[in-house]
Amino acid sequence: MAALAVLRRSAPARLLSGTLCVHSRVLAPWRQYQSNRHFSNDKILVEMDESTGVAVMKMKNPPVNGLSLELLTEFSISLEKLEIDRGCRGLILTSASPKVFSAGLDITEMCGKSAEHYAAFWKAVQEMWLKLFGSNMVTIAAINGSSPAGGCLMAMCCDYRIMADSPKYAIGLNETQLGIVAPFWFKDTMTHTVGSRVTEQSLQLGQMYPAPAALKFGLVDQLVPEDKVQITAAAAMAQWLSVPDHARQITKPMIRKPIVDRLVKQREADIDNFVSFISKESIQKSLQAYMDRLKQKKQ
Ligand SMILES: CCCCCCCCC/C=C/C(=O)SCCNC(=O)CCNC(=O)[C@H](O)C(C)(C)COP(=O)(O)OP(=O)(O)OC[C@H]1O[C@@H](n2cnc3c(N)ncnc32)[C@H](O)[C@@H]1OP(=O)(O)O
Repeated sequence: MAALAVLRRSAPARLLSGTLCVHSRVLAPWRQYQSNRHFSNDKILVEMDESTGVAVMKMKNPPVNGLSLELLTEFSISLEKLEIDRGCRGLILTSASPKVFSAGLDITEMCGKSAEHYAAFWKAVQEMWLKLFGSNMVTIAAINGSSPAGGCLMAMCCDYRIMADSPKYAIGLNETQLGIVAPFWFKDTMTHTVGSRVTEQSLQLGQMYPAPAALKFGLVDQLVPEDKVQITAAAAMAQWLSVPDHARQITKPMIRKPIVDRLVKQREADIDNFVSFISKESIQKSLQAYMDRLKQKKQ
């Protein structure tokens, strides 16, 4: 993977750009007004602070940040932009919607659609994972609400997880509860985060963990009051960024590259497997029944 293979943020390059930045601030005060850059698509909002080299990326797909094909595509494009931006060293991933980080994959993308649609959707899910799990940047998840399934996957892809301290908010890979199965790379990501035993049990039961329980076994790293999630993420980021980039960037893929390579080697087969699984009538019925239950919950 390009992001893992190339160490683009070498220390000398960073030092150089830092120096230029300082000089330009002294020589040209107008540049201060440019120290925060924004770019946004329909579903993704990015705020880049050039003085710290940290980008905050907010998912904004109300009401629950379902990971639709559109959101996933915008996510991967935005992440790629940041990845090649030499001024960007860290990414904080969070939600623009209160109470939900992400409800995971948008189930409507997996119901009643064509095989071509399922293949395009799954490719976009893979792409999101490859880019985020394999990112060269420091990645921190600021989990400001519930985070089931694909939402949990995104959080686990990050280097560090800070979650709002409330038993109302839960996180986990609950796929089996929907009658579907977390693919091997979801499983690999969870094993990487919390180890085999917890993963085995969690995946079979499709277990969702309230924030305090998730902290106990390391599914998240830190709990803070809801209104402190962002500021704590910024403080944690400063600590991670105090390590020289080149050393951290050589260390990260030592652990992650073999996991990334497993999917890269069998990407097409994984898409075929998803399409044939999700197209089964019994699976479609399970998903439909789950959506009906979600809607009934309100009545
Ligand atoms: C072999 C291997 C091969 C491969 C096999 C296949 C592998 C697939 C891997 C799948 C990974 C996944 O991520 S599957 C996705 C799993 N996700 C989930 O189970 C999350 C379900 N959602 C929730 O639990 C809750 O909505 C939660 C997120 C906590 C927020 O609760 P709230 O009370 O705030 O909101 P709700 O009232 O429930 O929801 C608001 C509206 O959003 C809808 N909604 C909620 N979640 C949704 C979702 N994920 N997709 C679409 N729509 C969703 C609801 O139906 C409501 O619609 P209206 O009534 O119309 O307003």
